[in-house]
Amino acid sequence: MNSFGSRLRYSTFGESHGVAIGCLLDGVPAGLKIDEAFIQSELDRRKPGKSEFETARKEDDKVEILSGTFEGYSTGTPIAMLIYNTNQKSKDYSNIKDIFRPGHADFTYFHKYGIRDYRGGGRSSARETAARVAAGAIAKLMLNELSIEVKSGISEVAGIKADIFDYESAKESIIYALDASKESAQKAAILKAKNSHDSVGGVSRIIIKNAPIGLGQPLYYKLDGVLADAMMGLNAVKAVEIGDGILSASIEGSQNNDEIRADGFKTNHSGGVLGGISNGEDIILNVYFKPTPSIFKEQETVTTTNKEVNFSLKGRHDPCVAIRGSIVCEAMAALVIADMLLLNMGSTMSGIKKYY
Ligand SMILES: Cc1cc2nc3c(=O)[nH]c(=O)nc-3n(C[C@H](O)[C@H](O)[C@H](O)COP(=O)(O)O)c2cc1C
Ligand SMILES: C=C(O[C@@H]1CC(C(=O)O)=C[C@@H](OP(=O)(O)O)[C@H]1O)C(=O)O
Repeated sequence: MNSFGSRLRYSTFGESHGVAIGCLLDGVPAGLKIDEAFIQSELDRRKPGKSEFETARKEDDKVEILSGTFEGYSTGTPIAMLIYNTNQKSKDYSNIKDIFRPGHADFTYFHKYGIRDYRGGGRSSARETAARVAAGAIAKLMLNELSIEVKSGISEVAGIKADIFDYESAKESIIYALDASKESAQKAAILKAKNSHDSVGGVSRIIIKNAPIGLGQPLYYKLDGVLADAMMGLNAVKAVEIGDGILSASIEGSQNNDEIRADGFKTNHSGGVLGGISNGEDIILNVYFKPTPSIFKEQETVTTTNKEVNFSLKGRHDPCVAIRGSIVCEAMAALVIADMLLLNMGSTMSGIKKYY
């Protein structure tokens, strides 16, 4: 019934200071219970303006489902969702009308398209990620029925790493380190950067629990490759690790291999993926976000006519994009896993459940 067969596909539309943003999610199997309160709660986790660790722009991010559901269930047809922008302040950006912010997409977007949409980041603003979270929430509803969980937390801020990482203790926290002294140091690093008109980077750790063995193809649609692509496609993501990732390049095979016993793997250095295919262990990713490019310190740049200028930015910006970015990573992971389930296992919920 959907346009793509047994695949989950989505696209988004809208700009940061346009009327609205939204998504079209195609390929959701018929018969999935659509819990609108859950979808809204996911948007609420990501929405801006909730704390001093986030941009001051306040958006309610109330989501409206326009199509693809009937009497609380998916119909198998495309699901369109809409989120109105309500807190645009485009005039705040008039001082960057003719210049490019270092680190943002302004320079490349202008040189590629010849258009300077200076109202915030325009289409390049991570405002768009609200729509991804809406789509990801529906993917999570699919995964919930199969007891597959996707969770995330912030494992590192400004180079300060959490010693112990625990998702359960993370629920009430903004910085999800279990180690309280690290959490306060991480928060302090964000506020210090913010107060000195700067920004910091961070690392989000994503865990996918209870995925079956067999998701992903051995070569050209490798689960790790597809997950990495989904994460790298997000604003400000500069690196992705699967399992031990970068560390594995500097240790020995005997340290890196996950030995196998009759009851499963002894360790999980591989992060749940072997040969492009899920191995039944937790799938673990570290996603590295750069520091927010829009900072309020004076910087050097050029105008659209290539004149050198110094400028100081105004506006409302996240001091550490990893904090809210982490929720978007969860959504992307859920979309990838749901797509892989459909690709590998069928296009109806009852069909997929036969594999369990
Ligand atoms: C959740 C989230 C929030 C973000 N908030 C801001 C922000 O407030 N200001 C900003 O300049 N960049 C922000 N970014 C990052 C920019 O959108 C991103 O750096 C920019 O589009 C350039 O893309 P690139 O960093 O991938 O090259 C945010 C990113 C994410 C994921
Ligand atoms: C509005 C959101 O985040 C925005 C992400 C963003 C950017 O450049 O990525 C820049 C800021 O907004 P603007 O586009 O108005 O400059 C953030 O406030 C949101 O997440 O909903």
